[in-house]
Amino acid sequence: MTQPMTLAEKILAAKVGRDVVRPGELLEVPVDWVLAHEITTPVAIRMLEERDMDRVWNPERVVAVPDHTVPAKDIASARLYQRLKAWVQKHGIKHWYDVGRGGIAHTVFEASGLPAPGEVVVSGDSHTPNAGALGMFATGVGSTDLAGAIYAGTFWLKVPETLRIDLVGELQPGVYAKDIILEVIRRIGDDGARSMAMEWGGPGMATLSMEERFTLTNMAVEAGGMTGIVAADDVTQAYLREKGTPEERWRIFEPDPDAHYAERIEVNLSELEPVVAFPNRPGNGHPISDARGIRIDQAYLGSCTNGRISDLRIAANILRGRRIADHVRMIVVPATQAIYKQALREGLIEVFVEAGATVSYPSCGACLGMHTGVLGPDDVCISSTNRNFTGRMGHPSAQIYLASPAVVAASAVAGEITDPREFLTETATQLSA
Ligand SMILES: CC(C)[C@H](C(=O)O)[C@@H](O)C(=O)O
Ligand code: SF4
Repeated sequence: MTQPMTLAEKILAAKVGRDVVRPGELLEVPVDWVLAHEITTPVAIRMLEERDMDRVWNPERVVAVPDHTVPAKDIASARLYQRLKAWVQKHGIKHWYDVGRGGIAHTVFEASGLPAPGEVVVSGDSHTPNAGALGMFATGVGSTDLAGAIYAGTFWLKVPETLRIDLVGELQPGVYAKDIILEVIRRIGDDGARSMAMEWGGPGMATLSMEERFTLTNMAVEAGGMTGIVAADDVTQAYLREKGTPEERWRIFEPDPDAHYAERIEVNLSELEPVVAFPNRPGNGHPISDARGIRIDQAYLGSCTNGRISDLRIAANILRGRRIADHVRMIVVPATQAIYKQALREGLIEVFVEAGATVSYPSCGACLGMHTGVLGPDDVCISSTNRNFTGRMGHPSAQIYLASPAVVAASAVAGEITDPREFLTETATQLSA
């Protein structure tokens, strides 16, 4: 009999060929994927070059997606892009998603058909846990560990403790996955899951789509977590089939019922209300009623947290036939080119444009204040992104409120932070679609 393990422990044990691993143990873990973008990967590449170690352990297992400032916004970003691309060409990196064919690395990766349950992915990006929703171990690493993973196909990891989050009930119309994660971070605090795996489950999980689950695991780092993870179930398997992930690669693990958790919390989805994270911490969540009437200058819809097709649909259902308030600028950034194309086919882009929004090209956009909607002094922004730290999206005096795409769209129309449930009329069923 092996000892009971959490989901993260099971995946890691299988990866290192052991029966059991325990929190706190240091392991050299083989990776299945390295996800590379143009900000941190060039740093790792330079480290390897300087040591005469410029090799890639497996060019078929690197997914390279320039995303933060593409198309280049200045000469410095053009150089970063060039360095990534030159490396991709030199080493014959197989999965290269160039500008116009990619988008945000995490979102491209999740839908690429490449990752499978039971696998391990690392990237020099803190939102790598996004892919954990597929039942894999996904974590962000620093440039040195990234260099090591590129060179050797392994990285050193301290097995994390696990925080278990049980979902019960079902989301009510106008309430979304973003509200769940903002509520969890509000409850446990901005470092409430420090260095832990956040394992999501419970009977409510079956009611959430894959896109909703990615929103949950995406923001693990906003609670200090090392990763977020969801056991692969029927919803996951249907998604993997749709994306064409070869079934022989799936390794589906479940946490043991008597696994040891550092902490366990429950969220009742049926009782959840829209949550808004006030400046300047993702954990500064408030019920939307507290935010009512806060006048906004910008409404931003995009990012690896909430720039998916379902997010665009939710926003478009609110904006259809309406105009955004005169004093507001709304910026919509589909997370990937595939999402952009789908949104075009569905007529969503037309809805945004008719409503008076600007639709921008797939990229990280204004999420980290580098381009496509940088905030000026004292600007107030309602945003579907994941971080509202001082200066995150531009000027340090700008105020960022984090919320669901529905809140972003409803607020853009009203000109102030607004409960999307006020827009729930005859389109109630569409809103929750
Ligand atoms: C630039 C990158 C390293 C950074 C991260 O690691 O998360 C960015 O994506 C962010 O969201 O702040
Ligand atoms: S969209 Fe934002 S959070 Fe996601 S990777 Fe890009 S900058 Fe980071």
